[in-house]
Amino acid sequence: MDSHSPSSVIIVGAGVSGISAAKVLAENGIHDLLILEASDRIGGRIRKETFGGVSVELGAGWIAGVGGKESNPVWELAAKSGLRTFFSDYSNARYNIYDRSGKIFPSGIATDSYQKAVDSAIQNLRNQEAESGGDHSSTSKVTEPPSTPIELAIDFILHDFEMAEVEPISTFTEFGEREYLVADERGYEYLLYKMAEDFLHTSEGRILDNRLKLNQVVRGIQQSRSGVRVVTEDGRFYEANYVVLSVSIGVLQSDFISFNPPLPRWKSEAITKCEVMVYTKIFLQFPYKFWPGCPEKEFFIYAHDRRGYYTFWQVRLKCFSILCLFCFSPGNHLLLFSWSNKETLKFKRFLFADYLFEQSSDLPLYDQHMESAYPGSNILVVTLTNGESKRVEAQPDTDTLREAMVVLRDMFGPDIPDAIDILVPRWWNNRFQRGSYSNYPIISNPQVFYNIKAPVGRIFFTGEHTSERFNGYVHGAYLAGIETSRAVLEEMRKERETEDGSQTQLPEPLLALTESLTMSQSDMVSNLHKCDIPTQLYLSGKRGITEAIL
Ligand SMILES: Cc1cc2nc3c(=O)[nH]c(=O)nc-3n(C[C@H](O)[C@H](O)[C@H](O)COP(=O)(O)OP(=O)(O)OC[C@H]3O[C@@H](n4cnc5c(N)ncnc54)[C@H](O)[C@@H]3O)c2cc1C
Repeated sequence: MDSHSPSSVIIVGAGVSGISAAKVLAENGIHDLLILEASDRIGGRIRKETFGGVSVELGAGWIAGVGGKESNPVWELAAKSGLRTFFSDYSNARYNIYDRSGKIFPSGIATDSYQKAVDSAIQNLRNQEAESGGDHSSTSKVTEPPSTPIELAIDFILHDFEMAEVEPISTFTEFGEREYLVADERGYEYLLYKMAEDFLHTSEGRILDNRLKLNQVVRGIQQSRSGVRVVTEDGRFYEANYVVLSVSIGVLQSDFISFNPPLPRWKSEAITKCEVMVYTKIFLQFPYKFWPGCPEKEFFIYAHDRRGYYTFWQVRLKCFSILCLFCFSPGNHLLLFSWSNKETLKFKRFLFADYLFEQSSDLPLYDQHMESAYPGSNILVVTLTNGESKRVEAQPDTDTLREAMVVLRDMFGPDIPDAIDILVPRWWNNRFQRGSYSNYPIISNPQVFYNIKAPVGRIFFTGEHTSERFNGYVHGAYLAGIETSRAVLEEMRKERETEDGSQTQLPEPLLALTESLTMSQSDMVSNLHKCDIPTQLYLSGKRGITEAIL
């Protein structure tokens, strides 16, 4: 085993939460930190690739929540970094729904199917609410599942592109209603490099600081009363006083990292309860454009008898200006439920029916400023989710290409050209991701969230899934990193105080004790808001890890 001198804090993961956590620590005088990143790059779920001659964002694409009273910190970073962004203007969005023979559904049928899906979603929510309140009788009604291809397509868009969020939706109430697409050749990830520049040595856009260690796959975290030892796949180990663990909820669920002592039951059970969404944008490049394109149509829907089967298609001709209408659930809010009055559920913000099922082609679909965003790249994007994402990830790209071409020929006829290239991101099969983002059930016990976020001894948890108000978003991850670092700094301060008054040495808090940890609901909520992490969860000890558990 190779070893390194101990650090104050090790941050596992160099996504946005890991980098923001490290930055706050450095700004507060913690310079002996170490960032261990499994992959060969920083950014995590913010990731660009060059495809068809342009930069495409495989992960996060939008800055959501802009233009409100409070400023979105990620928007501020983007402005400071000069990141190229475009306003996503949904005001004139239109698109068609095709059946398998290429016919466009009349708007009346589509609207009826939409209404049915909305009614059923509302009823399901009412049922869930009634059940969670212990009422199994009065409001509970069985809803009819979608059955026809068009119903399945709309149901897919309703539920898989959007997870219903409970109002108030913090991102939009706190930061504003607008969303901006990042369309910068340097990628969204450029923001992370700009952040890193503030505390790591960089040169010509590259991080040259040995406190960032790439290709360091963490497989074990061992802690004792006095420190933490982090063991990597290549047999190295690193020691520190604290660990900030920023890996995704999917990685935590996969048991890829072992803990010694094992995580207490309250923690591991909570981790299993958070759902993980898989969301896959597949990019296809063609020799020329054959689809109805800008400005008439920027996206189209395919209704198949298999739910979610290559349903949602987007044109990436000049930009993604409107595709985000359905693209990403936390950031796009076509179907957000208003929940403020428990008697009345209504869809908020976007009236689906106003946008959908439009057969006319005389309205501009995108901001004219976007014309110059990219030269015509003849790229189509089809979005798959969950089961379909996993299926496609497991097969060779040539099979996916073949399936996609059959679907496109169903819609546009046999004479369209073959795609010349395909890019299939694999968020699920990537052992450092295991999914795209966390999805807390609309009605869930807040204790689950609290337990996912709470530290265990010297191990602090961060990442988008630990952001109470903004989970699933880039700004959620960014703010979580800051909040977690502050909690670590506070713990360090307490530890210093304890060392100074060593007579009042704290007894070692028992990890086992945390097994039975429960808090009252009111304590829990106030702790969530204040980020006041309960002190009994901490181990106090001296710097160094002489007592590390091996
Ligand atoms: C397809 C897709 C679309 C999205 N669209 C949007 C959007 O439009 N707008 C928006 O705001 N958000 C969007 N998101 C969500 C956003 O990308 C995430 O919320 C955010 O980037 C998560 O950051 P993080 O730091 O919490 O986690 P991550 O970015 O996952 O960072 C964790 C890091 O830990 C590393 N790691 C994992 N395991 C180990 C290990 N064992 N050892 C060492 N390192 C490890 C990983 O490699 C990774 O770099 C999208 C996500 C996806 C996947």
